[in-house]
Amino acid sequence: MLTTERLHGLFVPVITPFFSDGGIDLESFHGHIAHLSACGINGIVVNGTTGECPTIHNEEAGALLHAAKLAAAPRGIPIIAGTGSNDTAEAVKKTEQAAKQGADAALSVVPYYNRPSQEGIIEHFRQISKVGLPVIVYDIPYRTGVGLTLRSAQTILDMEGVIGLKDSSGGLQMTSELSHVCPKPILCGDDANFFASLCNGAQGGILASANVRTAQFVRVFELFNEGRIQEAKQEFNSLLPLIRLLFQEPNPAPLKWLLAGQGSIVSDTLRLPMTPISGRLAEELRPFL
Ligand SMILES: O=C(O)C1=N[C@H](C(=O)O)C[C@H](O)C1
Repeated sequence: MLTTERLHGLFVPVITPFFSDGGIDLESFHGHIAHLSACGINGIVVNGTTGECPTIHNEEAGALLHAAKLAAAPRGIPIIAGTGSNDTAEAVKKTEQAAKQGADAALSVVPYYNRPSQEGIIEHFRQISKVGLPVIVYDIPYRTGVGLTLRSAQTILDMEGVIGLKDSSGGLQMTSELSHVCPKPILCGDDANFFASLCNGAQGGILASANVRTAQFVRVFELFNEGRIQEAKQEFNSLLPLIRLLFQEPNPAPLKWLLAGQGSIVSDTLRLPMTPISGRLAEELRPFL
């Protein structure tokens, strides 16, 4: 199981490859995770936003978790399962299933769409944290419609079963303030803010962009960790143009286009309502193949 001590460094929320008919391509998935694991990453998130969790069914989530565990096992890379829902009972059930299926931790998002109160969000995470699988809280208000206040984040981080927080709040304040007052790790979830987040106390990142150029993202973290700040900044700056393009159209379509183009996955198929990238973005991304 993942602990607060091991929750640092670079974590990759993996894409879920599909065949052109929409079925899951487990062979490409296995190969992609084996490649990521060899790049020195600290963990994998299966069935996160980047893994297109809204269109992945429960049985498929189990198969993906199993395949990820097999692919990452030779290097002992922990597997974190996305278990978010805007129905607390469903989020608890998904977390219980992930625990049974051997996940090392769960990444659970602030309930989306129904816009609960802060008390409701706190209670949501209290229930999930009781399952017994270490929980990473995921704050991403631009997707969920409601975000955590600093005070709620602190209350949730104080819960015994919660091991850290992924901050995609869009700024640096949450990471900066929480990392001063809370001993548990805060991880960056805003790819373009990765370097700035490290400077503000983040212990690492869960970054969709690191599905490509993985070793370079690992290097940014390692350089920073060794105190070679200027070199880390330079390395990160060289990734920024690509990061910007990857979020120019909805994630993970640009990532899948690149991975299919370089032969890492068979097809760049997405499940609706996600759609392939535009021809214009493809032209901008082509030099990065
Ligand atoms: O899947 C994830 O986890 C991430 N998703 C975010 C998003 O798609 O908005 C981006 C972040 O890199 C990680």
